[in-house]
Amino acid sequence: MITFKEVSKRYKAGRQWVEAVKPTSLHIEKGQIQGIIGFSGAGKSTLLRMANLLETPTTGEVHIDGQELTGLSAGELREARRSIGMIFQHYNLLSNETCAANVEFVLRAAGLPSRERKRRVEECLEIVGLADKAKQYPAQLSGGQKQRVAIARALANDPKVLLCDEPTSALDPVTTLSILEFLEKINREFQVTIMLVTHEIQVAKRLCNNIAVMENGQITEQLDRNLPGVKPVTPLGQFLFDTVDGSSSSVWYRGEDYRG
Ligand SMILES: Nc1ncnc2c1ncn2[C@@H]1O[C@H](COP(=O)(O)OP(=O)(O)OP(=O)(O)O)[C@@H](O)[C@H]1O
Repeated sequence: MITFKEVSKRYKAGRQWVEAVKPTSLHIEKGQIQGIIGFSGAGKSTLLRMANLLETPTTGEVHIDGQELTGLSAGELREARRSIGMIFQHYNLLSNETCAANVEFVLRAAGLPSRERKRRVEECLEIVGLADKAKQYPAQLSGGQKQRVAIARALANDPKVLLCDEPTSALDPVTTLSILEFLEKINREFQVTIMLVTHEIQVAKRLCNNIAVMENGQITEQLDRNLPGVKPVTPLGQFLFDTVDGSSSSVWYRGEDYRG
């Protein structure tokens, strides 16, 4: 569903070049929840933002559902982006618009007629349990509620893919759990493929089927919940398995002890 083929990103910072992402390949199957974890500056957000070309790769190709985004014209890319929702750490809602108007905004941009827009806004706010907040403004909501509005907005165009950039990093643990439950529900009920960047190991572990560890602009390790007996090699990969419940290998490696 999402394929990065040897993508890289270089930025000019003053006189120097920063290699935010070195040539990197990653394939995410339809219906997966793919986590990207790593320390600050590892290149996680840059890789994620290349999935919908918010960042244009310096080299390489990005394919979504068989379509090469990197080869599209501006108009074709706009169209393709409708099937790619995105949510951010700080929600990115329009503060002077109501929750309903925030969701309607993307439907208007997609050219949906008024009556259908209203129906879809109601549907999406219903999915995230905020139908009663339609007329409220973001400032009147809690952080978790704001993120749920952002999820409703990301779902409005019925996306195949949802990109999540640190979606719970500004939230307390209980609210985090509720947002993760919504993301799980969206993945399960609407078969939306999710790519999620986080530095919160518990979040990756709770939600993801696959986790890629990034360091220094490269994927150094890929861990798969369904592949038993694979021993994590990077310190971060090992940490992922050693934290949270103390005996967590079985959570990922069903019945197999990766320590051997
Ligand atoms: N627009 C930019 N111009 C210059 N350098 C950039 C730009 N965006 C990112 N970088 C650099 O690229 C590297 C990777 O950044 P990126 O934000 O992708 O990392 P990250 O793993 O998501 O980090 P964090 O968890 O702190 O958000 C960093 O060294 C960063 O400073």
